[in-house]
Amino acid sequence: MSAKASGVAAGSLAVDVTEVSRIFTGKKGASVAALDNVSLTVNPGEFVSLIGPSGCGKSTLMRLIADLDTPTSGTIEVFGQSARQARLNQSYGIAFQQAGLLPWRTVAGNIELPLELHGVAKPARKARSAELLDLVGLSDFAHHYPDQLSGGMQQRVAIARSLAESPRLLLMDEPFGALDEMTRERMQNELVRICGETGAAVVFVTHSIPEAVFLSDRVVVMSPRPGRIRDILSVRLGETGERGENLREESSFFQAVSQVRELLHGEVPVGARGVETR
Ligand SMILES: Nc1ncnc2c1ncn2[C@@H]1O[C@H](COP(=O)(O)OP(=O)(O)OP(=O)(O)O)[C@@H](O)[C@H]1O
Repeated sequence: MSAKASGVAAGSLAVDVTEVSRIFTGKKGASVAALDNVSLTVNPGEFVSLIGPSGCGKSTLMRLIADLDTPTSGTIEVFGQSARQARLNQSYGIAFQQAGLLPWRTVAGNIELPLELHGVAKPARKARSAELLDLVGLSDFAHHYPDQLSGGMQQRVAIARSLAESPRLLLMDEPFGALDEMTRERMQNELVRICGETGAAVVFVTHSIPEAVFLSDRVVVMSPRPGRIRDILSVRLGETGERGENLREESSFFQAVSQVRELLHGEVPVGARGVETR
Protein backbone atom coordinates (compact mmCIF):
# COMPACT_ATOMS: atom_id res chain seq x y z
CA MET A 1 0.00 0.00 0.00
CA SER A 2 1.41 3.39 -0.89
CA ALA A 3 1.74 6.14 1.69
CA LYS A 4 -0.76 8.23 -0.26
CA ALA A 5 -3.19 5.35 -0.43
CA SER A 6 -2.97 4.86 3.32
CA GLY A 7 -4.76 8.15 3.98
CA VAL A 8 -8.51 8.63 4.36
CA ALA A 9 -10.65 10.54 1.84
CA ALA A 10 -9.09 13.69 0.44
CA GLY A 11 -10.10 16.81 2.32
CA SER A 12 -10.22 15.11 5.69
CA LEU A 13 -6.47 14.58 5.84
CA ALA A 14 -4.56 16.58 8.42
CA VAL A 15 -1.62 16.92 6.03
CA ASP A 16 -1.43 16.01 2.34
CA VAL A 17 1.98 16.45 0.73
CA THR A 18 1.97 15.62 -2.99
CA GLU A 19 5.12 15.23 -5.07
CA VAL A 20 6.93 18.04 -3.28
CA SER A 21 10.45 19.06 -4.24
CA ARG A 22 12.50 21.91 -2.81
CA ILE A 23 15.62 23.11 -4.55
CA PHE A 24 17.62 25.88 -2.90
CA THR A 25 19.70 28.13 -5.12
CA GLY A 26 22.84 29.58 -3.56
CA LYS A 27 24.27 33.05 -4.18
CA LYS A 28 26.69 31.76 -6.81
CA GLY A 29 23.95 29.84 -8.61
CA ALA A 30 24.80 26.42 -7.16
CA SER A 31 21.63 24.50 -6.37
CA VAL A 32 20.91 22.12 -3.48
CA ALA A 33 18.09 19.64 -3.88
CA ALA A 34 16.80 19.35 -0.29
CA LEU A 35 13.64 17.37 -1.10
CA ASP A 36 12.91 15.30 -4.17
CA ASN A 37 9.36 14.30 -5.05
CA VAL A 38 8.11 13.67 -1.53
CA SER A 39 4.51 12.52 -0.99
CA LEU A 40 3.05 11.89 2.45
CA THR A 41 -0.32 11.95 4.14
CA VAL A 42 -1.12 12.34 7.83
CA ASN A 43 -4.58 11.41 9.07
CA PRO A 44 -6.46 13.36 11.73
CA GLY A 45 -5.27 12.22 15.15
CA GLU A 46 -2.30 10.35 13.70
CA PHE A 47 1.25 10.68 15.07
CA VAL A 48 3.85 10.59 12.30
CA SER A 49 7.59 10.96 12.89
CA LEU A 50 10.18 11.95 10.30
CA ILE A 51 13.59 10.41 10.82
CA GLY A 52 16.67 10.44 8.59
CA PRO A 53 20.32 11.45 8.34
CA SER A 54 21.34 15.04 9.00
CA GLY A 55 20.61 17.28 6.01
CA CYS A 56 18.01 14.95 4.45
CA GLY A 57 15.35 17.66 4.44
CA LYS A 58 13.26 16.95 7.57
CA SER A 59 13.18 20.57 8.72
CA THR A 60 12.68 21.73 5.15
CA LEU A 61 9.57 19.55 4.87
CA MET A 62 8.32 20.83 8.21
CA ARG A 63 8.86 24.45 7.18
CA LEU A 64 7.00 23.82 3.93
CA ILE A 65 4.02 22.31 5.78
CA ALA A 66 4.03 25.34 8.13
CA ASP A 67 4.20 27.68 5.11
CA LEU A 68 7.46 29.18 6.35
CA ASP A 69 8.88 28.27 2.92
CA THR A 70 7.42 27.39 -0.50
CA PRO A 71 7.96 24.19 -2.52
CA THR A 72 9.80 24.42 -5.83
CA SER A 73 7.16 22.02 -7.16
CA GLY A 74 4.31 19.96 -5.77
CA THR A 75 1.45 20.85 -3.45
CA ILE A 76 0.77 20.82 0.29
CA GLU A 77 -2.64 20.87 1.91
CA VAL A 78 -3.48 21.07 5.60
CA PHE A 79 -7.02 20.00 6.46
CA GLY A 80 -7.95 20.42 2.80
CA GLN A 81 -6.64 23.98 2.58
CA SER A 82 -3.46 25.36 1.03
CA ALA A 83 -0.53 25.62 3.44
CA ARG A 84 -0.84 29.42 3.17
CA GLN A 85 -4.52 29.42 4.10
CA ALA A 86 -3.94 26.96 6.94
CA ARG A 87 -1.26 29.26 8.38
CA LEU A 88 -3.57 32.26 8.12
CA ASN A 89 -6.30 30.25 9.84
CA GLN A 90 -3.87 29.07 12.55
CA SER A 91 -4.86 25.49 11.83
CA TYR A 92 -1.88 24.11 13.76
CA GLY A 93 0.43 24.67 16.71
CA ILE A 94 4.20 24.77 16.30
CA ALA A 95 6.90 23.67 18.76
CA PHE A 96 10.47 23.69 17.50
CA GLN A 97 13.78 22.80 19.15
CA GLN A 98 14.25 26.12 20.92
CA ALA A 99 11.33 26.75 23.24
CA GLY A 100 11.20 30.33 21.91
CA LEU A 101 9.54 31.83 24.98
CA LEU A 102 9.42 35.58 25.54
CA PRO A 103 11.70 36.18 28.56
CA TRP A 104 9.79 39.26 29.75
CA ARG A 105 6.48 37.43 29.98
CA THR A 106 5.51 35.01 32.72
CA VAL A 107 4.83 31.36 31.97
CA ALA A 108 1.07 32.07 31.89
CA GLY A 109 1.71 35.20 29.79
CA ASN A 110 3.63 33.14 27.23
CA ILE A 111 0.90 30.51 27.00
CA GLU A 112 -1.76 33.19 26.64
CA LEU A 113 0.09 35.07 23.90
CA PRO A 114 -1.55 33.40 20.86
CA LEU A 115 -4.96 33.89 22.48
CA GLU A 116 -4.19 37.54 23.24
CA LEU A 117 -3.09 38.11 19.65
CA HIS A 118 -6.42 36.77 18.47
CA GLY A 119 -8.51 38.94 20.76
CA VAL A 120 -9.62 36.33 23.30
CA ALA A 121 -10.92 38.11 26.41
CA LYS A 122 -8.80 38.05 29.58
CA PRO A 123 -10.98 35.75 31.71
CA ALA A 124 -11.11 33.15 28.92
CA ARG A 125 -7.33 33.45 28.43
CA LYS A 126 -6.71 32.92 32.14
CA ALA A 127 -8.99 29.91 32.24
CA ARG A 128 -7.31 28.36 29.20
CA SER A 129 -3.75 28.90 30.48
CA ALA A 130 -4.72 27.41 33.86
CA GLU A 131 -6.09 24.35 32.07
CA LEU A 132 -2.95 23.98 29.93
CA LEU A 133 -0.60 24.49 32.87
CA ASP A 134 -2.41 21.67 34.59
CA LEU A 135 -2.09 19.51 31.47
CA VAL A 136 1.71 19.96 31.33
CA GLY A 137 2.10 19.76 35.13
CA LEU A 138 3.25 23.34 35.70
CA SER A 139 0.36 24.86 37.63
CA ASP A 140 2.70 26.04 40.38
CA PHE A 141 4.84 27.99 37.92
CA ALA A 142 2.25 30.23 36.24
CA HIS A 143 3.87 33.41 37.56
CA HIS A 144 7.48 32.40 37.07
CA TYR A 145 9.59 33.75 34.22
CA PRO A 146 11.21 31.45 31.62
CA ASP A 147 14.74 31.91 33.01
CA GLN A 148 13.50 30.55 36.36
CA LEU A 149 12.63 27.22 34.71
CA SER A 150 14.69 24.26 33.59
CA GLY A 151 15.03 23.48 29.86
CA GLY A 152 12.46 20.69 30.13
CA MET A 153 10.00 22.95 31.91
CA GLN A 154 10.47 25.65 29.28
CA GLN A 155 9.79 23.09 26.60
CA ARG A 156 6.60 22.07 28.37
CA VAL A 157 5.54 25.72 28.40
CA ALA A 158 6.21 25.89 24.64
CA ILE A 159 4.09 22.78 24.15
CA ALA A 160 1.31 24.26 26.28
CA ARG A 161 1.48 27.41 24.15
CA SER A 162 1.31 25.37 20.94
CA LEU A 163 -1.88 23.76 22.31
CA ALA A 164 -3.48 27.05 23.40
CA GLU A 165 -5.87 27.26 20.49
CA SER A 166 -6.67 23.53 20.57
CA PRO A 167 -5.05 22.82 17.22
CA ARG A 168 -6.02 19.65 15.42
CA LEU A 169 -2.41 19.48 14.22
CA LEU A 170 0.94 19.97 15.94
CA LEU A 171 4.16 20.50 13.99
CA MET A 172 7.12 19.61 16.21
CA ASP A 173 10.72 19.84 14.98
CA GLU A 174 13.07 18.14 17.47
CA PRO A 175 11.21 19.68 20.40
CA PHE A 176 13.08 17.50 22.91
CA GLY A 177 16.48 17.62 21.18
CA ALA A 178 18.16 19.70 23.87
CA LEU A 179 16.85 17.75 26.86
CA ASP A 180 18.62 15.15 29.00
CA GLU A 181 17.49 11.56 28.55
CA MET A 182 15.34 11.36 31.68
CA THR A 183 13.51 14.62 31.01
CA ARG A 184 13.14 13.61 27.40
CA GLU A 185 11.43 10.32 28.28
CA ARG A 186 9.15 12.13 30.71
CA MET A 187 8.23 14.65 28.02
CA GLN A 188 7.55 11.82 25.57
CA ASN A 189 5.18 10.23 28.10
CA GLU A 190 3.45 13.57 28.55
CA LEU A 191 3.14 14.15 24.83
CA VAL A 192 1.54 10.73 24.32
CA ARG A 193 -0.90 11.56 27.12
CA ILE A 194 -1.68 15.03 25.73
CA CYS A 195 -2.28 13.63 22.22
CA GLY A 196 -4.56 11.00 23.71
CA GLU A 197 -6.53 13.70 25.48
CA THR A 198 -6.72 16.23 22.65
CA GLY A 199 -6.82 13.92 19.60
CA ALA A 200 -4.35 16.17 17.76
CA ALA A 201 -2.43 14.88 14.74
CA VAL A 202 1.33 15.37 15.07
CA VAL A 203 4.19 15.63 12.59
CA PHE A 204 7.34 15.14 14.64
CA VAL A 205 10.98 15.45 13.53
CA THR A 206 13.53 13.53 15.57
CA HIS A 207 17.00 11.99 15.38
CA SER A 208 16.12 9.42 18.02
CA ILE A 209 14.87 6.04 16.83
CA PRO A 210 13.44 4.99 20.25
CA GLU A 211 11.68 8.34 20.51
CA ALA A 212 10.11 7.93 17.05
CA VAL A 213 9.02 4.36 17.85
CA PHE A 214 7.62 5.24 21.27
CA LEU A 215 5.56 8.17 20.02
CA SER A 216 4.43 7.27 16.54
CA ASP A 217 1.70 5.54 14.64
CA ARG A 218 3.98 5.65 11.61
CA VAL A 219 7.68 6.39 11.22
CA VAL A 220 8.76 7.95 7.94
CA VAL A 221 12.36 7.04 7.14
CA MET A 222 14.06 9.49 4.80
CA SER A 223 17.11 8.90 2.63
CA PRO A 224 20.22 11.12 2.51
CA ARG A 225 20.04 14.25 0.39
CA PRO A 226 18.23 14.81 -1.86
CA GLY A 227 15.62 13.88 0.73
CA ARG A 228 13.20 11.21 -0.39
CA ILE A 229 10.95 8.92 1.59
CA ARG A 230 12.77 5.63 1.80
CA ASP A 231 10.10 3.72 3.72
CA ILE A 232 7.18 4.19 6.05
CA LEU A 233 6.90 1.84 8.99
CA SER A 234 3.64 1.32 10.88
CA VAL A 235 4.69 0.98 14.51
CA ARG A 236 1.55 1.66 16.51
CA LEU A 237 2.29 -0.09 19.81
CA GLY A 238 -1.01 0.27 21.67
CA GLU A 239 -3.57 3.06 21.90
CA THR A 240 -2.12 6.53 22.33
CA GLY A 241 -3.65 7.01 25.75
CA GLU A 242 -2.52 3.58 26.95
CA ARG A 243 1.11 3.82 25.90
CA GLY A 244 3.04 4.00 29.12
CA GLU A 245 6.51 3.62 30.51
CA ASN A 246 6.31 -0.20 30.32
CA LEU A 247 6.21 -0.05 26.55
CA ARG A 248 9.91 0.79 26.51
CA GLU A 249 10.66 -2.61 28.05
CA GLU A 250 8.56 -4.68 25.66
CA SER A 251 10.01 -6.87 22.95
CA SER A 252 7.68 -5.32 20.33
CA PHE A 253 9.32 -1.98 21.13
CA PHE A 254 12.84 -3.36 20.64
CA GLN A 255 11.77 -5.08 17.43
CA ALA A 256 10.36 -1.85 15.99
CA VAL A 257 13.52 0.02 17.03
CA SER A 258 15.73 -2.44 15.14
CA GLN A 259 13.41 -2.35 12.11
CA VAL A 260 13.71 1.44 11.90
CA ARG A 261 17.47 1.21 12.45
CA GLU A 262 17.82 -1.29 9.61
CA LEU A 263 15.64 0.87 7.35
CA LEU A 264 17.77 3.91 8.12
CA HIS A 265 20.87 1.98 7.16
CA GLY A 266 19.13 0.63 4.06
CA GLU A 267 19.43 -3.01 5.16
CA VAL A 268 15.79 -4.06 4.72
CA PRO A 269 14.36 -4.88 1.29
CA VAL A 270 11.59 -2.44 0.43
CA GLY A 271 8.17 -3.81 1.35
CA ALA A 272 9.38 -6.23 4.01
CA ARG A 273 7.93 -6.74 7.50
CA GLY A 274 4.87 -4.54 7.62
CA VAL A 275 6.60 -1.65 5.99
CA GLU A 276 4.47 0.52 3.76
CA THR A 277 6.26 1.14 0.52
CA ARG A 278 5.83 3.67 -2.21
N1 LIG B 1 17.64 28.31 3.27
C1 LIG B 1 18.45 27.40 2.73
N2 LIG B 1 19.30 27.74 1.75
C2 LIG B 1 20.12 26.82 1.17
N3 LIG B 1 20.17 25.53 1.54
C3 LIG B 1 19.34 25.13 2.53
C4 LIG B 1 18.44 26.04 3.18
N4 LIG B 1 17.74 25.35 4.13
C5 LIG B 1 18.19 24.09 4.07
N5 LIG B 1 19.14 23.96 3.11
C6 LIG B 1 19.83 22.72 2.74
O1 LIG B 1 18.84 21.73 2.50
C7 LIG B 1 19.27 20.47 3.03
C8 LIG B 1 18.25 19.95 4.01
O2 LIG B 1 18.27 20.75 5.19
P1 LIG B 1 17.31 20.47 6.44
O3 LIG B 1 17.61 21.50 7.48
O4 LIG B 1 15.93 20.35 5.97
O5 LIG B 1 17.82 19.03 6.89
P2 LIG B 1 17.46 18.19 8.20
O6 LIG B 1 17.15 16.82 7.73
O7 LIG B 1 16.43 18.89 8.99
O8 LIG B 1 18.86 18.22 8.94
P3 LIG B 1 19.22 18.04 10.51
O9 LIG B 1 18.81 16.65 10.86
O10 LIG B 1 20.70 18.21 10.54
O11 LIG B 1 18.48 19.12 11.25
C9 LIG B 1 20.65 20.69 3.63
O12 LIG B 1 21.63 20.33 2.67
C10 LIG B 1 20.68 22.19 3.87
O13 LIG B 1 22.00 22.67 3.77
